[in-house]
Amino acid sequence: ASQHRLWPEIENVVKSQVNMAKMGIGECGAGWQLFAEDGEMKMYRREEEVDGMVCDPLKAVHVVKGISGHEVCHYFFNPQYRYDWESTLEHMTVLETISEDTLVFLQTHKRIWPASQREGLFWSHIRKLPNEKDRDGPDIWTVVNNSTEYSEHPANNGKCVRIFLTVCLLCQTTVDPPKDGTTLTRDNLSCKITYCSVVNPGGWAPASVLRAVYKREYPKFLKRFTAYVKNQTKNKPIMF
Ligand SMILES: CCCCCc1ccc(-c2ccc(S(=O)(=O)CCO)cc2)cc1/C=C\c1ccccn1
Repeated sequence: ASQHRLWPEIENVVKSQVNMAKMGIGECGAGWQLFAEDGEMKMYRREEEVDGMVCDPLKAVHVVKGISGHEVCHYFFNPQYRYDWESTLEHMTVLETISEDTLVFLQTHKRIWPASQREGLFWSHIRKLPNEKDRDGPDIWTVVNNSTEYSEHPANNGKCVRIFLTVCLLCQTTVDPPKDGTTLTRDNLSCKITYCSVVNPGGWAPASVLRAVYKREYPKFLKRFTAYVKNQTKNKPIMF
């Protein structure tokens, strides 16, 4: 994959997105407002407009017990699970398999009244990163999704408005070994999930509609996805 035309962009975007995701909310600059909270999950957004369109950056942090970062990224990256957890997905195809860790997706999301239907075309890359804080600790895992152009699928030539997105899912696993030295179980496992996204809706949509969609859909999305991973992994050996 290192010779693919997208490789330089993938390298750059992954590095910058991972660095941003690692920063705490306080270090990410001013203006972040907590807009949703549910147990361990906290969701922040910053109100930003580009050419009059809402492009609010979003950052969610969540801690989920009983799953590993590799498992979270595995179920997020692999297309065969997506219809199970992505409730707003209408259609998804893999346009290109650049390598086993890099795919190009074309997906349409269900229309949300009164806006027109949206579609996204993006590369998706999964990567394991060394744990800088604790060399012997579990690795960090990440999936980065970033919009890209495809000559065979020009934007806005059909009924759907093409959105532009950058998404980073960064997962840090914590193992709390059992005191009595018995074998590790999922009870000794937890995963800190950071989900960052910037979505440009493409065509104009009322700011009030967009912010209402995000406020309703993002908490649902992260809760549904993490519950799905817990359910899929509960009776399986841990994937580190
Ligand atoms: C008027 C509505 C405009 C917004 C439509 C929209 C844009 C983007 C996206 C979206 C959300 C998550 C990703 S991902 O994390 O990369 C995973 C792969 O699917 C990619 C795209 C969705 C949706 C539509 C609804 C919506 C909005 C948030 C959360 C969930 N659904």
